[in-house]
Amino acid sequence: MPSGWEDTYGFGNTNNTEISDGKATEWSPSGGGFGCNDSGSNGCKPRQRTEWICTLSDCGTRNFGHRTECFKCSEPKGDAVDVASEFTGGSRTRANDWICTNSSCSGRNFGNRSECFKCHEPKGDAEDAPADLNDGPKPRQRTQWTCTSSSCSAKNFGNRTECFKCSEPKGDAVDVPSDSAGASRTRANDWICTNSSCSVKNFGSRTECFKCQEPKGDAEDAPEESDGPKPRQRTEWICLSSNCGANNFGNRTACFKCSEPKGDAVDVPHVSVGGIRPNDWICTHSGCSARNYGSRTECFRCEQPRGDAKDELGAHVPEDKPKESYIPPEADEDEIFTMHIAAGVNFCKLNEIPVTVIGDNIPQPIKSFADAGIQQFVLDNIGRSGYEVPTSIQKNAIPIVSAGRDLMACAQTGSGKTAAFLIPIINALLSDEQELSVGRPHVLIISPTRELVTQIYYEAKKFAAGSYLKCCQIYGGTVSSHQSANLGRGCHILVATPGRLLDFVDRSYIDFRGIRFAVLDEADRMLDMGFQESVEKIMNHPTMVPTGTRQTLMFSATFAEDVKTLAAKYLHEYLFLTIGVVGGACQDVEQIIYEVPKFEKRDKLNEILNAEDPSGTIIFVATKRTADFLATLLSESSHPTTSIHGDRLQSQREQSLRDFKSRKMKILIATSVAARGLDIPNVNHVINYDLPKEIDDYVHRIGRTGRVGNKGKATSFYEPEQDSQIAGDLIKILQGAGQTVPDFLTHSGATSQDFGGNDGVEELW
Ligand SMILES: Nc1ncnc2c1ncn2[C@@H]1O[C@H](COP(=O)(O)OP(=O)(O)OP(=O)(O)O)[C@@H](O)[C@H]1O
Repeated sequence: MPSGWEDTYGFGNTNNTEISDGKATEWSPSGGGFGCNDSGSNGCKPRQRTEWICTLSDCGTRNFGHRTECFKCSEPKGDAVDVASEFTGGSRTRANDWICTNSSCSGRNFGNRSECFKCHEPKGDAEDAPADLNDGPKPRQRTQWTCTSSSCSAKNFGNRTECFKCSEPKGDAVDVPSDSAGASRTRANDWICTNSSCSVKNFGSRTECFKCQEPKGDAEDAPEESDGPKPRQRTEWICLSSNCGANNFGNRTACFKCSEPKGDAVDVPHVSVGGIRPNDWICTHSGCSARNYGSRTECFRCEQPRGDAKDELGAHVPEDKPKESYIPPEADEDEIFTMHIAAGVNFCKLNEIPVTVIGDNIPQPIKSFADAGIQQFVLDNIGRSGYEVPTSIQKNAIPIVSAGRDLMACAQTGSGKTAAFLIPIINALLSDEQELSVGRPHVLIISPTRELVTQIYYEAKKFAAGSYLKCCQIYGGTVSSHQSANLGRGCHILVATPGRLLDFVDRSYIDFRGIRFAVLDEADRMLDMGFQESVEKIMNHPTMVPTGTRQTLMFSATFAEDVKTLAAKYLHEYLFLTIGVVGGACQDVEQIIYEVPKFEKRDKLNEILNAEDPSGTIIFVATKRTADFLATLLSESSHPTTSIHGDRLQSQREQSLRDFKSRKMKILIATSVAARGLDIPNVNHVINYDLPKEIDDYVHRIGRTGRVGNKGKATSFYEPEQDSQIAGDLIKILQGAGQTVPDFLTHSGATSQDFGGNDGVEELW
């Protein structure tokens, strides 16, 4: 027998089944036993028990008098009044009921509850509901305050110190009588977060935004009684590009969105939400691009260091920009042997390209690596690298270098020039062991970019693997003490960028007394403006072994005539080796040129990227700013994109290359810093969003695809106003590689006779 039931008559009742609705048959002490609630002809007695009505307005269920809580909704009986069982019911209010003051709840609660049974809002100062109130929430008779966070605005009890919903402190939000409709209110010192993607209202005492953690900075107070952020009292101008029309901050000189110059756009006073503070900077970490307040040293969102991110308004970061202490990770030996591009279908065709060698006593080319008198374990390393037969440049350059000759060599991009000088050098060092003194490398290889230094360094380690030869790399953007410590452990082969190298020479960490081989990779670039002075200093350094005693080797895919003349002074009785045409583009690269006006480039790019899987696409642009802009834009679309340019931290540059190589990022946006030498597998497509100014740059850029016999594709946007000076050279390059010359180029007024960027090509074609 259930508890609460009494078997007065000793029937041992088992039929007094659960009363599901408070009306079923039950035992009645006064009614003389069990009965039913049918008072009709069958003789059942009317209900004579006490009962109470659940006072929860949504429930109202009738309960036995002895129940302490409602059998249906579990609301405590509280002081619901017992009534005779013939009471026909009706919703009743208990004397101490209170109505939840959370306006989106308003549940009726029993008086002894301290928080709402429904939404857990504290009772606070909710007043008792009137005893005769049946349904509906009791009018609020308390004080309350409205959360001043504009994205919240919840009503709060007067005694709360912070918003029950968003935890924003009450601050000086004003208590108002509870019958207020509760509009959003502004506290006297509220400020609006100036991060334009946030813009929430913050209490005046906060030093950073409660929502996005952006520092208050110089955010202004929000106007009182205003719901939204304070109107901006700045001037601004509208981008005149019809495709854009973005609002720009008054002191911008170019549109933040499409880079269109401000031109004669007129400054107008403007009221808008959000906005750009004068010292804001945009995070350059790919995939983030959050706007940050100027005083931050790292991005509030992704926590990447600010690095050398420029001020959003175009002002440059002061000179004391943060530097990073970056030590590049070192790849292990197994990994090094995976770092190459597998030969493609047209590999054999590379051998059909005509070879020219100018000079005296030309050594015979080799037919195979085994022909070259190379030591077995170097041969093993060559095999382990996946090389079966030498490429044309290797067939010709290896015997020249092995014969002790100086060499200027020109062969198309991706034809294996690196191995063409490294293999004979390593073989020579191993064949004629000389004592190694610390800080006196035997081989110096200089290259224009940091990433290329690393690439050559690993190639050298690869062919020297298993030998006693030590390879080192030094380049900027990294911790120099780490590099000098490596040098201190001995160095046969040193690969370096000129700047860091000279720094080490100045500090007497290095001298050139031991140099047997000096190599300029991308030699025409090294002898061009920017590097020329440094190369001069290195080659003419008092400790440098003189021309004729050392061996000097220069390699590139392009050699302008004036560079050839300049180079000659560092060479001794050299041979000039050419595979194919000096400065010619790789024939395995399909070249497509579209005429695209400046403001249609973005649409054209989207069209191309959406037409097929863009995995393995490098997009070259003219400026670092465009690189950041495009990387941000594409990252926001469905294409994971990263970028590499000179304003990024070295760690970021290398990470972006790793991400691109591993396919974590499908697209790499790059300035010309990545135009030369980089050997990245599976680059399917190179897009020149902006054409370079020099045709040689074009040749190197498109040479990132279609390497070592693989097919590649290069698409370029030709912008008539900008690119007319390259048109003639472009026609020549297209013709030389058997590509279609588009009509607009032919009609641009340029002819292949205008080919001015590379006299050497003119001469040999
Ligand atoms: N004999 C060979 N057989 C197969 N693959 C080779 C051979 N020689 C070089 N390679 C591979 O070809 C790719 C291109 O070589 P490398 O980077 O030396 O070209 P490059 O001529 O220096 O190009 P760039 O002008 O762009 O600097 C590399 O992945 C390299 O490992």
